[in-house]
Amino acid sequence: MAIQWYPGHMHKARKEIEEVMPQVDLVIEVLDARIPYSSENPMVAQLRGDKPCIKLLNKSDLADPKVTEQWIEYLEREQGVKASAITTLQPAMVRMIPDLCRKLVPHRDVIEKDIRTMIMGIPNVGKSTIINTLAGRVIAKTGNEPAVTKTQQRINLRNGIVLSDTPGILWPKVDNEASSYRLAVTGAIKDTAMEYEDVAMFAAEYFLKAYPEMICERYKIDNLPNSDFELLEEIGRKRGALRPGGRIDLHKASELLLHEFRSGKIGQLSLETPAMAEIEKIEVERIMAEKEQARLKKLELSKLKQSGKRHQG
Ligand SMILES: Nc1nc2c(ncn2[C@@H]2O[C@H](COP(=O)(O)OP(=O)(O)OP(=O)(O)O)[C@@H](O)[C@H]2O)c(=O)[nH]1
Repeated sequence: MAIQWYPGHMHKARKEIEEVMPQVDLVIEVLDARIPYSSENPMVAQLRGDKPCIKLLNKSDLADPKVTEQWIEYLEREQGVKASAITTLQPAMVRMIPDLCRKLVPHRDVIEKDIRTMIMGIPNVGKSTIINTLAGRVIAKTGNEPAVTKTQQRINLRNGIVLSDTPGILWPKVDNEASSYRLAVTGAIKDTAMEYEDVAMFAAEYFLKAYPEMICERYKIDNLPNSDFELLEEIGRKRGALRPGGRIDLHKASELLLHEFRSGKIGQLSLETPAMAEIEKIEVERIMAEKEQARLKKLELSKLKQSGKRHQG
């Protein structure tokens, strides 16, 4: 069952993290390597202060390796964190995480105290799978549906690392429409939250632009379609997703594209680059500033009205 994030949930999650943060030496934020910007929660940067942080770009088996490299370089440069690409399909990669932690918090190692870490991330990025792999046993439930990690227990990994028992689930990005779409394309936002065909169109448009050859190869298309709609039609035709009367079943074609992307059948594709994120961040800031201006104006107007009434009275 997916969590619906309401302001109340966000406030509660924030408070819980604020409470445990003083007992944490190191923060691990798990991101989806295909969408490192859209799957990150800006609150992590606010709450961790100057505590060391590792950003794990998980599911790197599904992401474009070249773009993942760009992201690692960008995150380390811009955010002063340690960034690392992993995939839980290779447990040996996950078992390197304690070594990374020890490098970032050497003083705890010297005084032979456990390094206290908190693993955080939005739903479905792979937190539970990472925790279970580190612990060597099933502690957290995993699943394809977002939000199955309800609570984490305090977990002693017996290799000098202790995981905090705070629920590490954070809400997905809410301030950027493109991010919402990308989250839906990866499956981090439940399918029913948005129009399925719209989500597939968004993916189709990006794939046509960023990965035309891979798309044409997968769906055996000779001439590159001109639009997202045409691509979905072509996929429907090639895969026999037809309605009675021979019309293309767009819903089925959408399902095909999204499922095959999520399972890596099309190949290793990323949905955003650092350059795209930079542009979108500026746009988000502009919109936020506009909203703040409008709010202040409204406040001023209502104050003027109030004082007018008082004068009349
Ligand atoms: N391809 C691939 N799939 C992964 C990887 N890591 C996790 N998954 C899959 O992603 C899905 C979600 O993983 P979870 O570990 O349940 O994610 P979570 O972050 O704990 O999710 P919530 O409980 O919703 O917060 C599962 O189907 C996992 O098998 C990975 O590195 N590569």
